[in-house]
Amino acid sequence: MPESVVKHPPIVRIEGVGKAYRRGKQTIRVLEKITLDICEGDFLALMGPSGSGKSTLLNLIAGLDQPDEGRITVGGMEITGLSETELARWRALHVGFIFQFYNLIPVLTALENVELPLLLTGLPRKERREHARSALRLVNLEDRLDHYPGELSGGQQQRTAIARAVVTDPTILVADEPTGDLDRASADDVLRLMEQLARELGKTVIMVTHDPRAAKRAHSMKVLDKGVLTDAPQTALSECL
Ligand SMILES: Nc1ncnc2c1ncn2[C@@H]1O[C@H](COP(=O)(O)OP(=O)(O)OP(=O)(O)O)[C@@H](O)[C@H]1O
Repeated sequence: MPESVVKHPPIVRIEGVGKAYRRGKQTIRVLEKITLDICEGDFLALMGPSGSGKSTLLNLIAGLDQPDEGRITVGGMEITGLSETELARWRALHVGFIFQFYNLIPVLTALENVELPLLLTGLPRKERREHARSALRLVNLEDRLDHYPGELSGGQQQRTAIARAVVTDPTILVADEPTGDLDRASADDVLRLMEQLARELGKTVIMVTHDPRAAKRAHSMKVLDKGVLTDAPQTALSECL
C-alpha cells in the first residue's frame, strides 16, 4: 500500500462482544466473542440462518441493548457502559433506524413523519421543515409530502422511513430486513437507494437480511452462524481506507 494512502479508524469497532439471554434457569448464548470493524461509507449485509444472532448484533451496534462482555465503539465513542438515558440521547443523534414494517406514524403526513426526529434537536420549525423536505427529495418523494402513510405504497413508506432515518445526518444507518415486506420492484428501489446513500453520500449502512438479492447489492457481507462470524477472522481487525 502506498504511504500516501491515509488509513481511517473504523466507524464501528466491535471487540470480543458476547451476549446471552436468560430465561429462568436456562441461559441461551446468542453471540460469541464477535470482533468486527465496519468502515465508514460501507454498505454491509449481515446474513445468517434464523436465530443466528443477526438482530441481536444489530441492536447492540445501534445502542438498543448492551453486551455482556466486550466493547463497541461507534464514531470514536465507546457506547458500552452508557446508562439508558445516555444511550437514548446517543441514539437520537447518531443512529438512523430502518425497520421491516416502516414504523411510520399513521396520523402524521410523510413530511411530519420525517420531521419528527428533528424535534429533539432544537432546530427552529422552518429549518426542520426544510431538512425534512430535502430528505424526502433525496428519496424521490417530493410529490408525496402531504400524504399519510396509508396513502403510500409499501415501497414509498419505506422510502419515507429512509428519509426519516437520514434527516438528522446520523453516524450510522441500521436496517433490519428493510425489504422483507416489499415486492421485488419496490425492494430493488429501496436497495438502490441505500446503496446510493453509501456510495454517493458516504453513509455507513448496516443491514440485516435473509434475502441474497439484498445482500448482493451491499458492498460487503458478514455471515453469522450460531452466534459466530463465519467468514471473517475473529481476531484480525481490518484497516479502513
Ligand atoms: N429478548 C430475548 N429473550 C430471550 N431470547 C432472545 C431474546 N431475543 C432474542 N433471543 C434469542 O436469541 C437468538 C437470536 O435471536 P436474533 O433475533 O438475534 O436472531 P436472528 O438471526 O436475527 O433471527 P431471524 O433471522 O429469525 O430474525 C434466538 O434464539 C432468540 O430466540
